[in-house]
Amino acid sequence: MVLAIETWELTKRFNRVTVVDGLNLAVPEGSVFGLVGPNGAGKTTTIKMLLGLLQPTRGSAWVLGHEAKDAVARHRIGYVPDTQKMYPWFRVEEIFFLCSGFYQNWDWGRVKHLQSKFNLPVERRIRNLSQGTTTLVALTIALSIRPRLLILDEPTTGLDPIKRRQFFQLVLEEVAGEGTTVFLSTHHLGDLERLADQIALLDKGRLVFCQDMDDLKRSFRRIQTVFPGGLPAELSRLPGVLKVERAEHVCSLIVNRDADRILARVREFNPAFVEVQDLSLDEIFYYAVGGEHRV
Ligand SMILES: Nc1ncnc2c1ncn2[C@@H]1O[C@H](COP(=O)(O)OP(=O)(O)OP(=O)(O)O)[C@@H](O)[C@H]1O
Repeated sequence: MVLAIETWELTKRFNRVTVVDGLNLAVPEGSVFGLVGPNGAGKTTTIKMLLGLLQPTRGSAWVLGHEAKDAVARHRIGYVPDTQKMYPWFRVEEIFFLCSGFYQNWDWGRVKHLQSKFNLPVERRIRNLSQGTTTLVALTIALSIRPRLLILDEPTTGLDPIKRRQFFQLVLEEVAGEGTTVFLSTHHLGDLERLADQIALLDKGRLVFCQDMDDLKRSFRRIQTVFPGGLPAELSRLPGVLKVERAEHVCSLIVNRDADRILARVREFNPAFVEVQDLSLDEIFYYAVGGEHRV
């Protein structure tokens, strides 16, 4: 398997505070990889190290076969940050012209296609654009270099739902048509659920899990039960039970592995009712980050 991104014990400290802590990631080429985590988890810091914009305190990152600190791979990486920094007095078409000089693979055909698709006002100045339109200008630039790797850091901030859908549709077309690898950090987990092949969850700089989306959704389950005499204490202590929630007479076991084994054990206690439910990515995120606090 060819990897677009590989990190070994990637670590960053700011003023003795560790914000990314021994991160090991392997992102297959041509995949859509989602990086999620609470505010301040270290996602942007990780992305900046992948781009060579920050040097790791320890460990290393390899991107498209080169160490991230080498500039070699950068002309094949499209990057859309969460906040756009463009010369505000430039017109959109001037920004495109400026960027075209920096990249060997700049594709004017692609620029034209995207500017009409997004309805970009090419003669307007950046300072007069809405936040969403500025983001679309950044995406147009990122795709017009024909990237092998597209790194998107919370890219849809400020986009309305239609533009957001268009944005991700385009990203998917990009992956399907060009084999581009997409590394996406977002708080919109519903979008990620539809798009990502793999998900990594960071919390306080540490990797909580890194899994295929399908495996992840198979391992996290809610087992709803009703026991007339209350939940047998043993069940809440089974390995794999992350959390127990109670609502009236219904007791839910949130499990993060071995759902079938736990379900079989539940049945041995003859519940009046038992049902297994899938969890959304939003719920998985919630329980994985806060799940250590059992109720
Ligand atoms: N240059 C810096 N100097 C000192 N601390 C920093 C610096 N950059 C980031 N941090 C700190 O590192 C931690 C991780 O920040 P980071 O921006 O990587 O988080 P994030 O997961 O992207 O958060 P969010 O979801 O809110 O964007 C935060 O506590 C932040 O304050």
